[in-house]
Amino acid sequence: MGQLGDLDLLHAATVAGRPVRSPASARSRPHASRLLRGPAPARRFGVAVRIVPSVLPVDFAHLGEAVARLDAAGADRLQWDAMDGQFVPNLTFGPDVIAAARPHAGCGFEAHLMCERPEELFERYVDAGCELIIVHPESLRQPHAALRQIRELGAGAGLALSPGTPVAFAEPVLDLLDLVLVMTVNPGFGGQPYLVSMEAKVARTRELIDGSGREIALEVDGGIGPDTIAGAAAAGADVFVAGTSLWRAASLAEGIEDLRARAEAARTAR
Ligand SMILES: O=C(CO)[C@H](O)[C@H](O)COP(=O)(O)O
Repeated sequence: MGQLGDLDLLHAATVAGRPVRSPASARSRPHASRLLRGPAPARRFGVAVRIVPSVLPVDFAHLGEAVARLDAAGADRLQWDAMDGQFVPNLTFGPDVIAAARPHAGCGFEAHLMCERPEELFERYVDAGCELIIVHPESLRQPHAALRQIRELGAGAGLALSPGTPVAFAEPVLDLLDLVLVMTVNPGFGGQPYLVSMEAKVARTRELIDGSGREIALEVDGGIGPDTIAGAAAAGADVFVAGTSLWRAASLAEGIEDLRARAEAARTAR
């Protein structure tokens, strides 16, 4: 089932020229060894297309069953939207909830932290089973230190750009990033309409990443579905978070495969 794939790279790689983690420290976090498993997928355009269901729309009364279904349906990894009711006006998953769900899925987990003072929570989300931690620059007092902290915990580091946040926020920390997330809705709630105006920003982020010479994944999140994924893929995204739309598909597996096919086709054309 789904592998973290792209993020395998960071564990073979370095942070600014030095190893980010030893295999021993990976073993001390059993979930983190998922990053090391399996071959890297074929890459036609740098980072392979990844479909990452958001856990946000599932029935929380049956969380374990829901994440198992998403995993079995072909999710490349799952996204946990961690909201604290402060950074965004909604309240969702703490690390204990994610840890309880962890044994129910074999694919990777990413945490999208929409929280104030997220630095205090990184270790708890990594220990809960999240191999990738995504943070918003507005929430960080010292972005370099925070991103380094994530990588020293053995996780991948991602930076999320809200619709009003300029791409320039990613530039000074590119050497510490495994992923840039361009939000295609304002963070806080699922089921919002896709902001097509963000495609120009995705394209600018793609240029920035390509110019860096580093293999950094470019993720989009918010309103991604059959009608919108091609535009995001054509603009340069390679990782697609989908929540609401997947639960409208004939089946989760068909929904994931349909999104993957549409993204692949749009990338081939670009
Ligand atoms: O980050 C999020 C909200 O802050 C969600 O992941 C995102 O909105 C996905 O939801 P949907 O696919 O239902 O639009």
